[in-house]
Formats: sequence, C-alpha cells, structure tokens
Amino acid sequence: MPALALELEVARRIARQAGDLLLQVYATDFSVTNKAGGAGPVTLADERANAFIVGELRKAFPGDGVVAEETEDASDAKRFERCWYVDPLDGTQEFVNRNGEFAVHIGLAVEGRPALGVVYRAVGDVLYSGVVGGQGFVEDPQGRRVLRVSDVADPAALRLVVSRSHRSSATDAVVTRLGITREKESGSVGVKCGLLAEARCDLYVHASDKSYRWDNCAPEAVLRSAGGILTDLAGVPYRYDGSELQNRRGLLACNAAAFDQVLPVVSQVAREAGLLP
Ligand SMILES: Nc1ncnc2c1ncn2[C@@H]1O[C@H](COP(=O)(O)O)[C@@H](OP(=O)(O)O)[C@H]1O
Ligand SMILES: [Mg+2]
Repeated sequence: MPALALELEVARRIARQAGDLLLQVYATDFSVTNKAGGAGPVTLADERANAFIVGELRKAFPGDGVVAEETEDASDAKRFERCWYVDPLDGTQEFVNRNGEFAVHIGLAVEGRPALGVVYRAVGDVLYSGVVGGQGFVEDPQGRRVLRVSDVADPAALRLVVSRSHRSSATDAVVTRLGITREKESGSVGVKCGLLAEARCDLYVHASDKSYRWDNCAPEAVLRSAGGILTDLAGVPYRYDGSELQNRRGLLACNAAAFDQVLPVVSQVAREAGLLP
C-alpha cells in the first residue's frame, strides 16, 4: 500500500462530504458575521463544515492532532507528531460574494512538514489531492489527471494568480518588476495553488500577514506533489509544528523553474512593504 493511502482516502471522502455541506448552505439565504479583530467573515457553512471535518478526523485517526480555523488552537500541533490542518471554507468572502471560488482544505503535517493535502472546490466539483514525495491528482467532471506544475522559467512570461478580494498594493510592484503581463484573480489559497499544480498558472504571491497555516497546509502538499514550491516571502518553508499559526511573512507559491529568479524580487518587495525585516 502506498504511503498515507488510507489517510488520503479518508481525507478525500471527508472533503467531498464537507463540500456538500457548504453547498447546502450556499443554496440558502445565509447570514454573515464578521469575526473579531478584522479576521474576515464567517457563516453557518464555515461552522458546520468545521464541526463535521474535525469530528470525522478525530474518529478516523484518534492518535492525530487536529487544528481547524473555526476552533483555532495550536496545542494539538505541539503535542502530536501528526497533525491535520483544516480550513473548512477557504475563500469565505467569495462564498459570500457567490462566485464559486472557495474550497475545503484538509492537510496533514508530519513532524511539522506538510505530507498530504486535499483541496475540494465544491462549485465545479474539482478535487485536488496529493502526497508529498508521491503524486498529485485533479479530479473533475472531465476525469482524473496527474498534477504537474509548468516549466515556464522566464519571469516576464509567468502567469500570475492573486487574491480576488485581498489583493495588496505590493502585488503591483511584483508585476512591474518581473514584467508580468498575464494576471488572473481567484479566491481561496487552495484554488490558486491548484491552478499552479495543474500548470494553468505559474506564480502566486500573497503579500500580507493575514493568512494562517490552515490556509496553506493542504495547498502546499498538493503543490509539492506536483513539483511546485510554497514558502514565505523570504523563501523559507513554513513549519506546521504549532510554534505559530499566523503566516506573518506572506506566501510565495511558484513552479520550480522560475522560483530562484522570482524569489529575490518578491523578497525585496516584501521588505519594502514591511513584511520582512
Ligand atoms: N485582509 C486580508 N488580507 C489578506 N488576506 C486575508 C485578509 N483577510 C483574510 N485573509 C486570508 O486569506 C485567505 C484566503 O483569501 P483569498 O480567498 O483572498 O485568497 C482567507 O481565508 P478564509 O477565507 O478561509 O478566511 C484568510 O485567511
Ligand atoms: Mg482560509
């Protein structure tokens, strides 16, 4: 049996079921609450999917830790060698805006490193999954395909994907300095990393300190299974060991071919924006 095969099967099943829960709420006239401290919107869908996923993971893997966005608590990540990171609804703003660009994230970190990820975009029925060191797949109504990032190396030829609702002005500097001419907007960190893993985009920059490990654990595993890279804006991989949950140094996701050329430019922009010392 390949490594983490059972975990992958269970996570895929849970992500699809959680996606169905999201769609049930999506079909209603749901209300929106704003979280304290400007942490963004939350809906019944976030809460229901969070409770469902956490319950199912604890039942299936009682020896693992679980850290989830709506029950934010890093203590499991510190106590367990294996810890699941759950974002029940990544892209809540897009859920509220009803444009379909949101996803369920279920990632597993082992010894603080992402090992497995599932990202499920319920609208469109697109499921990305991957095991780091193994393979990644996308499954949608057109079928199942192996994930592989692009090999575009020329910075000016990179297809950039950025947040639809949280685009920062630092992104403009990245676009200008790299000479990028092709840019796409999408909600959800997972959906954006999925686009990179499918080679439909090449670069994703999140120039803020407002994302958290549940935003990037599953997306990083999917992207790495496809040969891509996800780090902070200084090029340092995040640790998923409970030492911190906030991604204070932003996110850089890229194909492997362009990473070395992109990194110094992105890091410089991040320093100027005060995200890096
Ligand atoms: N003002 C802000 N600026 C940047 N990122 C933000 C933000 N508010 C929330 N985020 C984070 O960015 C994540 C994905 O955003 P985007 O869809 O724009 O890529 C959000 O996940 P949630 O939607 O799960 O809260 C949230 O963690
Ligand atoms: Mg999120």
